[in-house]
Amino acid sequence: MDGSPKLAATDILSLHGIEVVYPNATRALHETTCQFSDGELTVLLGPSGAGKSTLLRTLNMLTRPTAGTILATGHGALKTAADIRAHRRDTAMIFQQHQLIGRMGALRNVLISRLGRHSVWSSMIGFSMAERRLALDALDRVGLFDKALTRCDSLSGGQQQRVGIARALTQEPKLILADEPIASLDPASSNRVMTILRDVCREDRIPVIVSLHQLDFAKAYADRIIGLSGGKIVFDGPPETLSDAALTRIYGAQTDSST
Ligand SMILES: Nc1ncnc2c1ncn2[C@@H]1O[C@H](COP(=O)(O)OP(=O)(O)OP(=O)(O)O)[C@@H](O)[C@H]1O
Repeated sequence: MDGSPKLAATDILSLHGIEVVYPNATRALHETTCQFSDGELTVLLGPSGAGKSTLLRTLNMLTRPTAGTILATGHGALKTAADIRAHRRDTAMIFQQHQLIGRMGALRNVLISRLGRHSVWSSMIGFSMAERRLALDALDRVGLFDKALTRCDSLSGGQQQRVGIARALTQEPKLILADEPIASLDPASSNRVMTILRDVCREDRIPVIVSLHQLDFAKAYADRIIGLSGGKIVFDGPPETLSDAALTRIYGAQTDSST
């Protein structure tokens, strides 16, 4: 038997000894080993600069690790450009600022997620009926079927984030990453977005990994919390085991629930 890391049957993604050192010599992620499984909503929690975005972006290789191995289901160790491309096609990303095209309607924005599955030739022909139906179903799922033809710049922040989720779903992903998806939303919209993400995770059996600043939302929605501090995982467990001592490891001495 060789000693190279293997993906367990229940894991979608597995990190082994991953490190990230940026070109300016900032060590943003120290040697990190962790796994992500089906149907689990994981929240990455930590103060500013802890390494949440770096870890999240490493999961789809938007940031390339400087050491270690990432194994992804169906694609093995992500060593070749083709494997990385295939893994990215299977990984949907939801951003804080939505990254929507404001002058385009919600449906068209959602359909953009299908482009990764088109050849140059087929993208000139346009989207199939099946793809349009998939996009409309996704808009329906996030409660925005009736806004399909509305320009995104006339939707509220919460509605725009839900279009972002519909776009992610239309990609038919095996993994969803969300980088501070509720950072600029009011509490009601934040709850709606987190509820949708949790439902997708459970119903579609997709791992959803979300970076958050809000401890109360993390406790309310996460199945698992990964606490980061100084580029290291200092807590990894279900929210009910997040003790005061663990919070001190994550945030240092001054912790309050709005951190
Ligand atoms: N492109 C980059 N080049 C150099 N250093 C970077 C880069 N991106 C992030 N860093 C540094 O890496 C460390 C981790 O940053 P990261 O953005 O991952 O933290 P974070 O926990 O997501 O922070 P925030 O909550 O403020 O978004 C910080 O010291 C940051 O300054």
